[in-house]
Amino acid sequence: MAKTLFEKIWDNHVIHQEAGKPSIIYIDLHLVHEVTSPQAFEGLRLTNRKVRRPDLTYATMDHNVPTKDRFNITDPISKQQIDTLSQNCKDFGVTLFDLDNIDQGVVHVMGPEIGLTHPGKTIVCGDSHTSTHGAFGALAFGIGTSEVEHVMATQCLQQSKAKTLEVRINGNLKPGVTAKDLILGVIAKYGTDFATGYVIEYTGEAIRGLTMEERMTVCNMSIEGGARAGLIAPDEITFEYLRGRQYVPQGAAFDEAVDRWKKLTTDDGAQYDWVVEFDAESLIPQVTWGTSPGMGTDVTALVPDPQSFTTENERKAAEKAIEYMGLTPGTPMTELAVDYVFIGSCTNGRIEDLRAAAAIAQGYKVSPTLTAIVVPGSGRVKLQAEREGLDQIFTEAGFEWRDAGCSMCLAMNPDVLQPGQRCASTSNRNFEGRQGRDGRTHLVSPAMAAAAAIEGHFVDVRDWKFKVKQQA
Ligand SMILES: CC(C)[C@H](C(=O)O)[C@@H](O)C(=O)O
Ligand code: SF4
Repeated sequence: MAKTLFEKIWDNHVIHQEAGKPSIIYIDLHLVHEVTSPQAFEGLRLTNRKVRRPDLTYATMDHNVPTKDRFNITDPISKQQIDTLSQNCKDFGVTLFDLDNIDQGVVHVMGPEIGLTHPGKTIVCGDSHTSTHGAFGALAFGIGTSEVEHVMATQCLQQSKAKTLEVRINGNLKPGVTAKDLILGVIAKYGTDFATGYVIEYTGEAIRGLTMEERMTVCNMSIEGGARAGLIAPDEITFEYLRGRQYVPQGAAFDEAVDRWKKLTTDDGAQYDWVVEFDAESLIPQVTWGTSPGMGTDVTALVPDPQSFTTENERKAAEKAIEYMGLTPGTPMTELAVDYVFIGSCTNGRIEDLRAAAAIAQGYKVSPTLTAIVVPGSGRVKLQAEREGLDQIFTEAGFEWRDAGCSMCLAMNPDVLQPGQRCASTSNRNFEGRQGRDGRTHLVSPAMAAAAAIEGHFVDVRDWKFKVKQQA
C-alpha cells in the first residue's frame, strides 16, 4: 500500500501495539538540555535505574548560558541547572557538549551540525522546537520531563499516531523573501493551531529549492502552527549536507545509508489526512505585530484594526495584543521603531542566517537609537563566522558579537528586554514577556532584523538592494 513519509517512519518504529491504545515506539536519538532533564535524571536515581542507551543520548546546555562571560554564571537557578546537567551526564555516562566544548550550542543547532540527525530516525528532546530536525526527514518532536525520564529508562515512548497534513508550497520564493517569511506566512494564513494533532509534511517546488538550514527554519516553527512535528523528505541536498559530518556513517556505510534514506519519500498515490496550499510567489517579507506567531503581516502593511477580524475572539485577541505591543492600528509596519535587535536562536542562528544578516549590515552602522546583538547558534557556527570575517562586519557596524546560546530568544539568561522595549527578533515566539517582562517582540528574518538595526525601524529588505546600488 502506498504510504506517506510519516507512515513509513512510524511503521519502522512501532514495537508494540494493542487495539485502541497508544503505540509504543522506539527512539533512535534522545537530545537533552539543562532545563527539562534534572527531574528526569533524579527520577532514575530514586528508582535505581540507568540510562538504557547512553550511546543514543547526547546533552548540551543552551537556555541558561550567558552569551558574555559564560563561565561566570551569577544567576543561582541557571548555575544550578548547568552544574546539575554536568553532574548527571558524568553519573549516567551521557556525552555532554559542555561550555568549554566547540560543539556546545542550542540543541537544535548543534545536533544536526555534528550529524546526529539522520533521515528516518525518531528523535526526541524535552523541548518543543525538536521539530527542527524534521528538515532531514526524521520524525522529531518535543516531549515533557516525565517522558524524558521514560525515554532515558527504556529508549521507548508511548505515542498516539498523529494524522498527516501536507503543506504544499506552490511556486518559488522571490528575492529578499526567506524561509522565515515562508513559515511566518503559513502560520499567519492558517493560524497557530491549524496543525494540532497532525504531523506536517512540507512539499512543493519552493521546499525542494531550500538549503538544509532553510528547511530547518521552516520545520522549527511547525510547532507554532500547532503541529506535532514537521517533515521534509530527504533528497540530494540532505545527503550532501550530511556527508562527512562526525556522527554520520562514513565511506561505503554512507552510500548504504543514502540508499536507505532515498526510500524515505511519500509514495505516489499515498493519501494525507488533510492538504493545505500556500503560494510562495506572492509572499513578501513578514513581520509579526502581535503576541502570537500567527499575528503576522506583510512588511508593507499596516498594524491591523482589531475590528477587521471576523470573529469576536479574534477581535478581542487582536485588541489585547495591540495594547500589549503598544501599537496604534493603521500605523505602517515600517514606521515602528525598535529598541533592540536580536539575531540568533534555533530558528535563525545558523551560519547562513549570519551570512544573510552580514550581507545587509556590511558597510553600514547600527542606528544609535538601539542595541543589536548577534548570537551564533553553536560554538561551531561562531567559529565558522569568524573564519569568514562576519564577526568583523558585525562589530564594525556596531552589533555586539556574542557566544552561543538561546540568549534573547527567551528570558532565561542575562539577555533580556527591559519593560516596554521593542525588539526585532529572528526567534520563533513573540508571547507576552517572552524576551523579558513587558518586552515587545516582532518576529522577522535575519535580513529584516539586520536592516531594522541599521534603519532603526522596520524596512522592506527588498528595497535594500536598491539602497546599496544607490550608494555604490
Ligand atoms: C525551555 C523549553 C522547555 C522550551 C521549549 O520547550 O520550547 C524553550 O526551548 C522554548 O523555546 O520555549
Ligand atoms: S533558541 Fe529559543 S526556541 Fe530554540 S530551544 Fe532555545 S529557547 Fe527554545
